[in-house]
Amino acid sequence: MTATIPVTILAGSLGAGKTTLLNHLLQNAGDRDLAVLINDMGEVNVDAELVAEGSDLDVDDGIAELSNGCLCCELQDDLETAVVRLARNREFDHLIVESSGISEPAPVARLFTTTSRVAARYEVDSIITVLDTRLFIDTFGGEAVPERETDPAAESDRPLSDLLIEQVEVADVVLCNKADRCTPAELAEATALVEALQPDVRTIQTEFSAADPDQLLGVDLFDPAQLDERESLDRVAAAADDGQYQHQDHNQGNDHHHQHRHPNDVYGVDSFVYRSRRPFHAERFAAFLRTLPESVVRSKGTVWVATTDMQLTLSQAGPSSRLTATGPWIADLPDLERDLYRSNRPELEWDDEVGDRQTELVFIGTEFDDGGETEDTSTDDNGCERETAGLEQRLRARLAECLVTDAEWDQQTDGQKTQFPDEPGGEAVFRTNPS
Ligand SMILES: Nc1nc2c(ncn2[C@@H]2O[C@H](COP(=O)(O)OP(=O)(O)OP(=O)(O)O)[C@@H](O)[C@H]2O)c(=O)[nH]1
Repeated sequence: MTATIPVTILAGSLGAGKTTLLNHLLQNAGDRDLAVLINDMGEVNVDAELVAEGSDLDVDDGIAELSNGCLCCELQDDLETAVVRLARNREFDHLIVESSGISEPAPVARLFTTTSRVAARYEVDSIITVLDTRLFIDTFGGEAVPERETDPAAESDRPLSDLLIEQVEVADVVLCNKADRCTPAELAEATALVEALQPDVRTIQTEFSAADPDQLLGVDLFDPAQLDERESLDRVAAAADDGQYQHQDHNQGNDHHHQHRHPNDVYGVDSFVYRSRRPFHAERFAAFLRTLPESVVRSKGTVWVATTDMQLTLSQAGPSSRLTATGPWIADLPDLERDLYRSNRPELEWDDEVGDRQTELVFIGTEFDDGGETEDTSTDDNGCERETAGLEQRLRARLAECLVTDAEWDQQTDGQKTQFPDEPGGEAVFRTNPS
């Protein structure tokens, strides 16, 4: 009989520090041979690309990516195929699954305990929840035990704060991350609140998810019986709540009658991708970042700013937007180097005019489509004003205003000093101004 491969499931709110933890574990793996599976919420899997850039692994060779869907719902068949393929392509001794920031971890763990082809090869080692401790304290500070606003069985309109509670309750380990953004008293309070929700949990305080891998991997803390117990409690609550417990799982044929709701429906979370082959004006884009509405919970991806020849990566979580310069655009390299790079990477998207320079950002948030409740107007192609609904349109319009105009594009702005980083590895952080 072949030994099973341990699986660590990473959970945690949007932008809590899961990818940061994944990178930290990959860089400090020691003798462990790790493989990773990354589920991102948007249509573009930003996390998989960033992890591939920062490690020896490649997408499809050590990294499997599942985008634009919920790992525990529609991507279930893909998960099965992906983990089986991972094991075929490469030998490894531990699998780490990063679930998207709006996943409930329990159904993801359930896939590894019930889906026959997967369960035969894998065994869950632990569920690790990465906490944005700042956000956790801002949400629950001052309470004895964090309380949900809605019933776990509610079908929709649940606040994301309820998901925070669920992600802690099923965790075997909680990283109280972003410790640098809390006082020692707040950290102590957060730890106590976590333990009030999940008394058996192991808590570790971290900055930039820098925990000792020995405390996280190969710990054998997951107890499937606890998961069963929780699920049966939820079912009882659901039945009491008039029996309307949402869509049936697609995993028919399994003994386990798994019931599950799509988290993005339940929590009203949506995403869209913004792309442009024209650069942003530095000051207008900086102003955009400083005035992001609160309902944009998370945004990330690649940014092209006119004043620098550096490719920038944006990672915004709540009020903080971090921009990192990853290196020059390939289009800015000397001819020989550029051609060599391109011939080695035939998959690199290339535009005849601007090469690889582009902005590609995923925005994740609530109230993206407010169903027309917001009075707003825009001008259509015929120059007529029309009503538009939702935050997505407004954000798209504001981003379009940040793009350089034709006249600005013709001006030589390279090397002009702005707040954006212009050296490889350089960083800048922008914070939203409460208005
Ligand atoms: N100040 C501070 N920032 C942090 C810390 N850990 C992570 N970050 C930053 O928070 C942002 C989000 O981190 P990620 O690791 O991408 O978060 P994530 O949980 O993978 O995000 P999603 O996959 O989108 O849910 C990045 O800009 C990180 O650099 C920390 O301990 N302190």
